[in-house]
Amino acid sequence: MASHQIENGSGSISTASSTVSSLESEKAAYEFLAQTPIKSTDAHLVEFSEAMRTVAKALRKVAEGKAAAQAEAAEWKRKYELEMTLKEQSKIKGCGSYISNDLDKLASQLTLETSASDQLGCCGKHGICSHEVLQDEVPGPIPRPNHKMVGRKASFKLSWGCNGDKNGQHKHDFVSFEKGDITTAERSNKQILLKWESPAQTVLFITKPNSNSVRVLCAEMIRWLKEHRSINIVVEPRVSKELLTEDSYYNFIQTWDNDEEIKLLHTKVDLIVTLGGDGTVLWAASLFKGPVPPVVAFSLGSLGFMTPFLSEQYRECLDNVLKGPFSITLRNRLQCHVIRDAAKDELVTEEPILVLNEVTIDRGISSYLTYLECYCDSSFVTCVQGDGLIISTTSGSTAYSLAAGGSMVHPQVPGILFTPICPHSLSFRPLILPEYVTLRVQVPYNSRGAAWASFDGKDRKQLLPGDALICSISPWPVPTACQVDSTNDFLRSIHEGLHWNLRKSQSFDGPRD
Ligand SMILES: NC(=O)c1ccc[n+]([C@@H]2O[C@H](COP(=O)([O-])OP(=O)(O)OC[C@H]3O[C@@H](n4cnc5c(N)ncnc54)[C@H](O)[C@@H]3O)[C@@H](O)[C@H]2O)c1
Ligand SMILES: Nc1ncnc2c1ncn2[C@@H]1O[C@H](COP(=O)(O)OP(=O)(O)OP(=O)(O)O)[C@@H](O)[C@H]1O
Repeated sequence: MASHQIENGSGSISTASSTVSSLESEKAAYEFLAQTPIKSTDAHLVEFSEAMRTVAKALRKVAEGKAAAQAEAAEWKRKYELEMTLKEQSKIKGCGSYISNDLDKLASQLTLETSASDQLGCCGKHGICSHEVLQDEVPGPIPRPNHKMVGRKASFKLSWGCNGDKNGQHKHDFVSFEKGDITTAERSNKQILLKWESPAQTVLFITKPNSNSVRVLCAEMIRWLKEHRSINIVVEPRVSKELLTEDSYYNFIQTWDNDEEIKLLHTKVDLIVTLGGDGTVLWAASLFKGPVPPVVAFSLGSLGFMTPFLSEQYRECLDNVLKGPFSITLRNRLQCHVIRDAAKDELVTEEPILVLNEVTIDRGISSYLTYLECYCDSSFVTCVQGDGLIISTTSGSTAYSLAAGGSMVHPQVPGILFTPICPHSLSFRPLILPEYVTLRVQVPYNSRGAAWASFDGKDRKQLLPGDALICSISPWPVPTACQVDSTNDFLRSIHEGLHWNLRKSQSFDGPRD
């Protein structure tokens, strides 16, 4: 039933009043029948009274249905409010609810220092807008939970190149309000630069499995980094085994044994190098449920939207990145919670999942249409009836969402894409919503089948009628190193990867006006 009518402000009044009026109409129909004695010979009256009874029954059904929808909507509203309260509480704590106690402890060992330029004014002496600098509170090695992993992490500074205004003070608010006139301030150059404040010491390699060329290149790059830059190397357990089987030279590499150590990786690793395609970047991001170190992605796949670096030029590229400063793209991720109807009395049910591309809710193997009710904050968006829905980041806009007819969006645009998959409707166009909203996709109780959610194309989870998925932008983006800058890299990948708007040029030898 359309529970949105109840959550939708004025809709709730109309739904409630129409339930009352259905009941009154039913009563009136029965009263009319009681007051009108009918003889068996009055054929037309018999027929009319039958029709009245049918109408009364139908009205009763409508009233019951609406009452059920009201109850269902009230229950969802309660769950949603619980979820929002929890989200607020996590915000106050300063990190997402998924950050484990270990990470909380770790966070308390780190301090967010205000940069020198912040003390001078936002832009600093050189017209560079500096932001937070993450540094160890006490110099020296941080305690090592495991001897296999290295300790200290390099600190760095992010800066936004900007022109500054007359006072040397850059306004972050785009909209200003002077003498009652609303104006938008000059946009700064939003390209973000990462500058090391202490040398990067530890590099994590994430590599595509089952590829000989990747294995060979990985071994070569590790050797080069160790011998030329004295870098500590961390690899996945699979890669560690492969390298050690190949040559005992690689004894210095480090790895992890369990998930607890993965949770602490971000405190040790200065840089992530990926060797593979976009899937390898997605895999690398999925290992980090909180902050992600900068990613340098080398292209060893076929498409490579998020892998701008050529593997043949790895020496030059790694030299530049380790020296810094270098441009990065801050890629937003979506934080997705599945809320089970069966666990409605609990606040947190399942661990949230972070996606870099998208979460897809589809019909899986069911041959029924997916029926999904969608809300944006507390407003009803629409009911999706079709193969499914893609909720995508702007980085994911060139992946599945594009195939389903969504727009391609520059990864630095702050938005969430809402793209239906094969909607059974002539007028269902994809939407782009602002990045600050929370989306809720609910499988209603009267849905004919279950739906399936998948996260960056992996980890399928069944959503039964009554279950819901809640998505919002995660506070932990994935910083990826750019080859040139965000815009140049994005345009190059849509030209080279998708042959966007490739068309033969018109000739000049035709007829002229
Ligand atoms: N019909 C479709 O286009 C379709 C269907 C299912 C999944 N996918 C995409 O595949 C992704 C998973 O990627 P995978 O490599 O693990 O699986 P995969 O090996 O099946 O590759 C999917 C393809 O999507 C490309 N891709 C992935 N992320 C991209 C991005 N952000 N921009 C442009 N292209 C991108 C990859 O390069 C690859 O060519 C999912 O997140 C989803 O976006 C697309
Ligand atoms: N380190 C990893 N561990 C496990 N699986 C991985 C890892 N890296 C990548 N994968 C998986 O391997 C698959 C292929 O990876 P990837 O997309 O990077 O290569 P590709 O298919 O050759 O590239 P392209 O899609 O551009 O042709 C993906 O499904 C990805 O999730």
